[in-house]
Order: sequence, then structure tokens, then C-alpha cells
Amino acid sequence: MSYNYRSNVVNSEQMRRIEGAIFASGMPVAALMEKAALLTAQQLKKSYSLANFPKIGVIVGPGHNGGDALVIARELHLAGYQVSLFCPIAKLKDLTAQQANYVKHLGLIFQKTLESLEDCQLIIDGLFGFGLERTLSADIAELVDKINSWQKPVISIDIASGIHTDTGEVLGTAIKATHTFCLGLWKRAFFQDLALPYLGKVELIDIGISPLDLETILQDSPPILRVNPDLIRPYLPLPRPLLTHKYQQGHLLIICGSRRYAGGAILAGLGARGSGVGMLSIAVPAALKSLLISHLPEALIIDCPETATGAIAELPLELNNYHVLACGPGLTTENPAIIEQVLDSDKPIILDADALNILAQLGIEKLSSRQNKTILTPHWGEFKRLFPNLSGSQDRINITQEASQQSGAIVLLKGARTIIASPGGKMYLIPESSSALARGGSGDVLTGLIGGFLTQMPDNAPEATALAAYLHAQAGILAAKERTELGVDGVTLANYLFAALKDSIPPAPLDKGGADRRGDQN
Ligand SMILES: NC(=O)C1=CN([C@@H]2O[C@H](COP(=O)(O)OP(=O)(O)OC[C@H]3O[C@@H](n4cnc5c(N)ncnc54)[C@H](O)[C@@H]3O)[C@@H](O)[C@H]2O)[C@H](O)CC1
Ligand SMILES: [K+]
Repeated sequence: MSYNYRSNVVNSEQMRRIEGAIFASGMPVAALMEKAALLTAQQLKKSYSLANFPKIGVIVGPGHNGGDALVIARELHLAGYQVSLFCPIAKLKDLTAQQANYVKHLGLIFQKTLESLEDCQLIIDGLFGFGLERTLSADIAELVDKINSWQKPVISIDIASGIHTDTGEVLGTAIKATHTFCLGLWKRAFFQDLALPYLGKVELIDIGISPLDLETILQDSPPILRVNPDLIRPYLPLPRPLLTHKYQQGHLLIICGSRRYAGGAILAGLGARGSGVGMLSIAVPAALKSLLISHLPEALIIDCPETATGAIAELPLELNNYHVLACGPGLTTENPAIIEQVLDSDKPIILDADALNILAQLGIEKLSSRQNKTILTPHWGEFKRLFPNLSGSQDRINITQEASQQSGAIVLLKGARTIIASPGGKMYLIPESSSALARGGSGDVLTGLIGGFLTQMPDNAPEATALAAYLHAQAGILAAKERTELGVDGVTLANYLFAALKDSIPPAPLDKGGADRRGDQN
């Protein structure tokens, strides 16, 4: 995907090194703090008006996170807010102590007890940022729990205090922010499921870090990128060439379904439909043929011999005649031979659901002899079966990366924040989703969608996977907005894919593709 440095997601060590490079080149530490905090204060004033939030409490920590909080406190005071401060730690870093002196000079008061802040309408949490290095002590944890018990809006500066910046783990306890302003660059914790309940609404404060400083530090590590429309737009198979025909738009084969799980096959087909793939074939047990035709009249339905219980018994097909194979939804684990046949093909494959459960039985070493790309799309349960050695860790970014290295496959770990890792080390993180997608059938739609995009962009498999995951999440968000989180079944989700494509990845203003498409219609 095209390089957009604001999309980079960093760990605390990288952030510290980037900061170090900026300071070493002449930027004063206090100036960067001033810039970050002023920009944050501006955003705060926009979202939390003086009229509605006249009294604000600010919790000040010992490091530069506390320093940021003091600059913000100063600005809010100067803007007319009534600001109360509370600092539970006596020893402050020098710059933070200087900021504290100045706000005292302005007449702001450090309260003796946290309780003095209880009548504030809003709390700002500047206790710890990416410098948090150990579990909160009992007295600090007690303060954090007390703030949480107030059930007030809490704005965290950089990260909710108590959350580990990289793993997203809760170090004892953590502030339950309603809104977090992440400073400079996205940190890993913002994509770790564990941390999400503590971050609230998240917003990046762009403090104008130069690509120069960023590249110096990040050049040796493969990028970890937060997916956004600008990043994926160049990969969309749009506009279509004027003279294309259906086979040039790719031929996807989905191998799926059983008498027991017929719906998964339909949903995978509907997901593929959402990609606009040129040709779609679906191999199912013979008994499902007419059902599939009735739902997907555009697809070629291949009826396979079936076992006594209604699973596919064999695939009487030359698999290498297709551009991409997607396999798994609704399959059952009855017949590992099918998966062996799919693994033996020379084509890119996507394995999901029971295909993953069979692969877990066969062992991921089976993938090492593959000549072409493999994409694995496990949810947490499937992931644990595939990679039992990694399942002890809660750091989903790290273990997805590890799983990809171990298996040589692109691994997509599903979750509230879906994570995609490629064997080269490059990662894509999906920034938002909807809990409406926590529902049987959502994953089947995703498998078909990945298959459809990969068929159209086989040279960019990680990007095809990220594009599909992003669009799938956006469709869930859009559908939930209109129908509530209870109203997004798999068929509905698939029906929202086109609206999501139009809404969430609109053509860039000067996108020649957009202009061409309008021209074609006239
Ligand atoms: N990155 C940027 O562009 C900018 C970031 N800023 C802010 O600076 C903080 C990071 O500051 P730092 O001083 O390194 O760390 P913290 O403020 O997070 O706190 C470290 C401080 O706390 C002590 N400590 C660590 N863990 C504990 C604990 N469990 N209990 C008690 N004390 C603890 C540690 O010893 C340090 O003294 C970043 O998040 C941003 O908010 C800059 O302002 C400018 C731009
Ligand atoms: K904080």
C-alpha cells in the first residue's frame, strides 16, 4: 500500500527514539510538549465547551505526560474554565516541575485530596503516558479506581493511564477513559483488543513529526500500518479497464458447505459477490446445489459427491484452473483429504473455519511445501488450535506477527481490531469495527470477500486481505448505524458492502478513475 507516514503504528521504544531524534536535531523538549499540549487543548475546547464543562479536574503524573496535562490545564484556565489540579506523586521530572510552578504562579491550585475534584464535570488524565513501566502501586491504583467510580467523562492524554503502550495490558488497574488523544503517532495499544474498553473514543493529535525523523528510526523495521481509505484506495480494482472481460477479472473457486452448515456457503458466496470478482465458482455437496443457485444465480455451482453425513466427499476438479481458492465455511472437519488437495494446488489459497481446524490437525508445517500464497483467517479459538505455542500471550499484534513468521502464511486474526501480518513482517491494523459483527456468519462473508479481491489483485495479497477486512468492518459499522447492532445478520452485512465501498473509500478529489467512470456513464 502507498506510504503514508501518519499511518505508522509504533511501540513505545520507537516513539522514544523518534522523540530522541527530534530533540537531538535541535527541537527543544519544552517546545514539543507545548505543541502537543496546545493542539490537544484546542481539540478539547472544541469537544467540551466551557458552557457544558465549566469545571475541570486535571490529574498530573510525574513525567512528561503530567507536563502535557499542566500545559493543557494552563490553556483551559486562560480560556475561562475553572481548573483544579491533583498530583499524587511528589517527585516530578524537571520540565514537569517547571510547568507546575508556572500554573501555580497563575493561581491554579494543587488540591490535597482527589475528592476535591469530585464536583468537576470532566477529568483529564495526565498520570502516565508511554513511560509507564510497571504495575501501578496500591495507592495509585486506589486513586484510579476512585476516578473510574465517578462515572464522569475522562479524557486521557496520549493513553489511558495504567495501559501498557505496546501490549495493551492493564497494569494492575487503568483509567477508563471516555476519550483518548493519542499524541504524534498511533501506539500499538490502540489496536489491542485488551485495551479498547479503557480508551473510549480515540483521536490522533498530529504534532507534525517530519517523515525525515520517522524514516531514520523506522527504516529497518517492516511497517505496521493503520488502514485508512487513502492507504487502500490505490488497490481497489477500480476503475475497471474499458475492454476487460469476465475472466480477466479473475476466477475464484470457493470450496464450502455441508448439509449441516449450508448457510456458510451462501454467505461466503455473497461476500465474493461484494468484491465484484469476474467469475465465481462454488463447490458444494450435491444436495446443496439448487439452494446455492437460488441465492447466487451469477455463480457456477459445482455439485460434489458427498459423504453419508452430507459433507464434500471429493473434489472432482482441476484446482489449478482457478486463479484463487477459498476454502472452509461450513465444510465440517469430516474430510481432511479435501484440505490436502487444496494445499497441494499451485494457486493462492484462503483457509477459514473448518479448513483451519483441519489444518490444525495436520500441522502448520504442511504449509511449508506450498508454492503459492496462503492466507489464514482464524478467530481466537481457531488461532489457539493452529498456534498453541503462541496462545499464552495477550499481545495480539505480536503473536499474529509470530504466527505469520512460523507458518509462512498471511495471518488475519479476527477481533474487535482485526490484525493482518504477512511473512515479510509488514502488518495492517483495522482501526475500527462494530460489535454487530460478533455474530455467526460474519466470518464467512469475509472469506468470500478476501477471495474475490485476491483474485483481482493476486500480486498484492496482504493488501487484498487488508482491503477486504477494512471494507467488511466498515459495512458492519454502516449497517449497525442504520439497523442497530442487533440488525446485522450475514446477508445484511454482505448487502452493505457496496454502500461501505462508496461511503468509506470515496474516490480522491482528483482521482482520474472517478473522472473516467463518470465519463463512461455519459
Ligand atoms: N511523543 C511525543 O511526541 C510527545 C510526548 N510527550 C509526552 O510525554 C509522555 C512520555 O513522557 P515520560 O516522561 O517519558 O513518561 P510518563 O509521563 O509516561 O511517565 C513516566 C514517569 O512515571 C514514572 N513511572 C512509570 N511507571 C510508574 C508506576 N507504575 N508508578 C509510579 N511511577 C511510574 C517513571 O519513573 C517516570 O518518572 C508521552 O506519553 C506524552 O504524553 C511530550 O510532552 C511531547 C511530545
Ligand atoms: K495518560
